Amino acid sequence: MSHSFRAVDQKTLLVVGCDTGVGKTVTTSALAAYWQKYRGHESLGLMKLMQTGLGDDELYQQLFSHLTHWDVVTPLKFTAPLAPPLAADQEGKTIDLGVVWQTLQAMQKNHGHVLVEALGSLGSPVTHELTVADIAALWRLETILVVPVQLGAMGQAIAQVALARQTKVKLKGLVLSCASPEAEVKVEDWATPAMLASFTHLPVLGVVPYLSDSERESLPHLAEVTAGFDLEKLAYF
Ligand SMILES: Nc1ncnc2c1ncn2[C@@H]1O[C@H](COP(=O)(O)OP(=O)(O)OP(=O)(O)O)[C@@H](O)[C@H]1O
Ligand SMILES: C[C@H](N)[C@@H](CCCCCC(=O)O)NC(=O)O
Ligand SMILES: [Mg+2]
Repeated sequence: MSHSFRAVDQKTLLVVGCDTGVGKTVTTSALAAYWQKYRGHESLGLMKLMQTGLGDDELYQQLFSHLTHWDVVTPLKFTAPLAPPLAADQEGKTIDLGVVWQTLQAMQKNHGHVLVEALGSLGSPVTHELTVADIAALWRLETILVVPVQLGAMGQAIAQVALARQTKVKLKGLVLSCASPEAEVKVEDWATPAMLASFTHLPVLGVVPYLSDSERESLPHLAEVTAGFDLEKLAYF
């Protein structure tokens, strides 16, 4: 009798960005909303790696905490909206990565899929020794990079990808994010998909259009954003 052991098919996707404030939370919310709409029967672990200041965890709780079979967790939170080691220093604390790792492991154990939002950019310090890129590589997380549609975005993206390659981050693709109505019509000028793909050797998985405040808090709207994504390129989906 053949024993076919199904490999433990843990799928964790890390969402990073070219900078803070570029659309990581909007993109992560859209991916989570897509999951809820099209694969709602499957539970999801949704995690903000750690948070400084306010905003992300609060939005995730508002949007998803009613889904009782999901876990929506931010393991570490600090008050000052700064790089985590600085925010922790201000509170006389250190960054306990073990807590973050244990939360991620529990999520991977309890859910077939886990979605993690990082913070800042790939170069942002998570502790006094490690950056977001270091963590992504150490924990071997499949990662996507959110690129803001603005002049200069290509330089930022190419630099972030260079850091990812150097750190051996498993970068799977780029997501373009339009934080202003103007950005939507400037994608070809400011974040030229063909140029980004050729310089980074990564696929552009999709474009997050400009969303009004209410649309950014509407699960149906957010799910539709991801429906247009080229998700086949992500083993995750
Ligand atoms: N697609 C979008 N449509 C409209 N506004 C957007 C969009 N993406 C980003 N924004 C605006 O930019 C702000 C920052 O976006 P978001 O919170 O997703 O960035 P972030 O990369 O997660 O930031 P952080 O580093 O703080 O986690 C949003 O609060 C919103 O005002
Ligand atoms: C305050 C910001 N929103 C963000 C922290 C950004 C730190 C950036 C540090 C740097 O790269 O210089 N925190 C967070 O996403 O939880
Ligand atoms: Mg965010």
